[in-house]
Amino acid sequence: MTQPTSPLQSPLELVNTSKFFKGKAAVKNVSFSARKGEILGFLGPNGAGKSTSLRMALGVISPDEGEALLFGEKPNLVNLRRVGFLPEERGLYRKMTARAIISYYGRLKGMDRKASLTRADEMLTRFGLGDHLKTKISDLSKGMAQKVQILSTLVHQPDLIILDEPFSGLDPVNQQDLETLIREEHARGATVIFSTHIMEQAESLCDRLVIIGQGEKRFDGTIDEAMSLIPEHADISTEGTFDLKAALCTTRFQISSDKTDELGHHWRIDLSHGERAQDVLRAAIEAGAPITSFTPHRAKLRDVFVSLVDKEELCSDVQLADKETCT
Ligand SMILES: Nc1ncnc2c1ncn2[C@@H]1O[C@H](COP(=O)(O)OP(=O)(O)OP(=O)(O)O)[C@@H](O)[C@H]1O
Repeated sequence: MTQPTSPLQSPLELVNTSKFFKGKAAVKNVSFSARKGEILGFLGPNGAGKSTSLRMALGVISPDEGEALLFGEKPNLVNLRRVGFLPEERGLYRKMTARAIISYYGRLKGMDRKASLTRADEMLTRFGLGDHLKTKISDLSKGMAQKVQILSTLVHQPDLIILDEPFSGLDPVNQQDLETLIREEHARGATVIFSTHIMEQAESLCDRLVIIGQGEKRFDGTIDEAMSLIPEHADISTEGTFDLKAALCTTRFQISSDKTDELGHHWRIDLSHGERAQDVLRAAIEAGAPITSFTPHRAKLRDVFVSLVDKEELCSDVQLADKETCT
């Protein structure tokens, strides 16, 4: 079902979109686009406007301002066939069997019955539900039913996959299965966008992130760019009476704190944006420091997320060129 598109055409684009409910903005002037073939994480705290943004992107609701484009056009019956969407609200026909429901979704997206059933059986078997091809949804566990719903989203091998909170409700084994599934879809050439509160999944899966808070975009960039918003620090321990502070005084690195115990002298160096802990290590070695241990501390995505969404007055569109003004 993969259809040719211009390499430059974004599968999904929100342009200055806003949505108001009862006069209150759920999404405020948000713009972002997914690049063809990437895995894009869409992060934000509860109520930030993620589902509203995704619903606008798919034409489920209309933006009050701005526009949403799918493969360069407003959502329509043709381009929506190229999309697989897992909504946040789960729901399947409880009396249908797992294979029948996946096949049904496939046929809604233009597959013929035989092909959709074959694909349903393959997918269910591949993802651990081979013993439940003919089990009714009502007789599956909640997590199993969620897996069936995720597979229903993917049955027609869509060009664009949008998963709203796909990991919630899955146990760690099934989360791992879903990660594998997302990677396989990505390898097939699909563009994947998923929202999540689970930072580890975003960190391990995504090429890029869009983070929103209080309906506004707070960040749009790669994982590395996100990590660089919070500076690293390094801990170095030295033996004897070596004075690392004095040794580094001619370099750009400053000792932030130090202490001595029976194991030696321990130094902490806070780094500026863009400086890497490895560079401090190199400088310390060049200064002849008798190093007994070196520990680089890189920010976790969780720290970056909290720092971005916690700030009341954070600039609404963190451009990486001027990120220092936003941290
Ligand atoms: N149909 C609606 N009617 C009224 N308010 C709504 C509606 N849909 C969303 N909202 C409000 O819009 C805001 C954003 O909601 P949205 O569901 O987009 O957030 P979210 O980021 O997906 O949150 P969560 O992570 O909790 O699912 C919330 O304040 C919510 O109450």
